[in-house]
Amino acid sequence: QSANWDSLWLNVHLATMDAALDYGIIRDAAIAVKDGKIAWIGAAQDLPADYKVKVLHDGQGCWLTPGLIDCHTHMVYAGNRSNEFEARLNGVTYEEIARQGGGIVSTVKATRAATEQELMQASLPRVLSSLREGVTTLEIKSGYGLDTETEAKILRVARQIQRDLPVTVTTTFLGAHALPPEFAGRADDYIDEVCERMLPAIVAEGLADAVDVFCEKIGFTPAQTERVFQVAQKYGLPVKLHAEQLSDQGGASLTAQYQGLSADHLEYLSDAGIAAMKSHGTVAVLLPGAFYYLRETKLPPIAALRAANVPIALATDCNPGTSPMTSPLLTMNMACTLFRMTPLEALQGLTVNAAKALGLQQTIGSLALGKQADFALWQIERPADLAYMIGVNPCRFSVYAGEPRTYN
Ligand SMILES: O=C(O)CC[C@@H]1NC(=O)NC1=O
Ligand SMILES: [Fe+3]
Repeated sequence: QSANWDSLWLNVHLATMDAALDYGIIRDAAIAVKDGKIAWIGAAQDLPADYKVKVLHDGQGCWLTPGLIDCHTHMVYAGNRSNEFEARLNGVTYEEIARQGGGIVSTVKATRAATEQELMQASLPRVLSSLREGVTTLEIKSGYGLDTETEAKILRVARQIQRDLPVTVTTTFLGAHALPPEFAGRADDYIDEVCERMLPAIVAEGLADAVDVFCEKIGFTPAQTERVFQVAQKYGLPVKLHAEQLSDQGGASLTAQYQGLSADHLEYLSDAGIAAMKSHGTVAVLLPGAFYYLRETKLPPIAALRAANVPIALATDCNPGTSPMTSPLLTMNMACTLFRMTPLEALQGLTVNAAKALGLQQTIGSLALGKQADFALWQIERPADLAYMIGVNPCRFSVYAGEPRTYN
């Protein structure tokens, strides 16, 4: 029976990302879509002679990659902290800023005060700038509410973004992001609140797809982290972790022990942590934006991660305090310039490995038969251009579930 497709893209070069050691390049290619899924992929000359198709697209010699996946963002929040950025550069210390009510607490105050509509309005410009760079899947964390009502509000807005825009949004509950003022000095009591009231309420409303914790000296201890992981496990939610960002807390090992999807940041990751991640298939998510913005000097152990074959994903960590950036393209450039990753590794980091970090590798992350037809179309000469240029956005448009999308 002859092929009968909804749409067909011709005159494109593909970087399928469907090969471990290469971009999976198919030049002068064709890719067909049926019911939002990839129905045919290959060299145009190999197309079946008798196919039928409703819509034909001319890719005009552009490159087509899997839609980009930003697997670690705090994209939904109110307010901004440019005032602190300016104060720091005028010599005010972090401690002084914290004393004046700055830092995460100031974003929490603004987010608690915002309505859902205001939160959506504040987040849309960040989401749109991400989609304009070919992103088709976003992970969005809570963590700026630190009370049940506001944590739920953030995740409702994240769900609304998926309903309103051509993007898949996976949500992550990060109630254990920081200690709210009303629990100052009472971290264990706050973890009780997170485990006994917040997470159950979030689960009851179906607002979280995963659970995360900020495991750090200035965050929560491994013991407190494990308490949250145990409740996540009770509810059947996968875990991930802000781990080893500023010190080695053994967070990556703990995450691997709970079959965590990913451990993120990892500047201070140990060999034991790498071995644990390797044995449990936990993905390493590197966040060069935070490394750059904090002027961190300790590089994540990239050579050791490579040697252990731990998949390395990349993400923007878009947040108002330590990585106020939305650009996946700049993230790839930073991964190459700061972390000395290759352009191939950088693109794997925002496609196949980012899909793994979200547990979505069966449906997105590479161009392969049966996967969701999420593409990005680039006016470039070769895939390395995506990590090479800073400030140029070569994305012509993205395709979400088979439908071309542009953003005014
Ligand atoms: O400063 C902020 O608003 C968030 C900081 C951010 N959160 C986290 O867990 N690690 C970070 O760098
Ligand atoms: Fe983060």
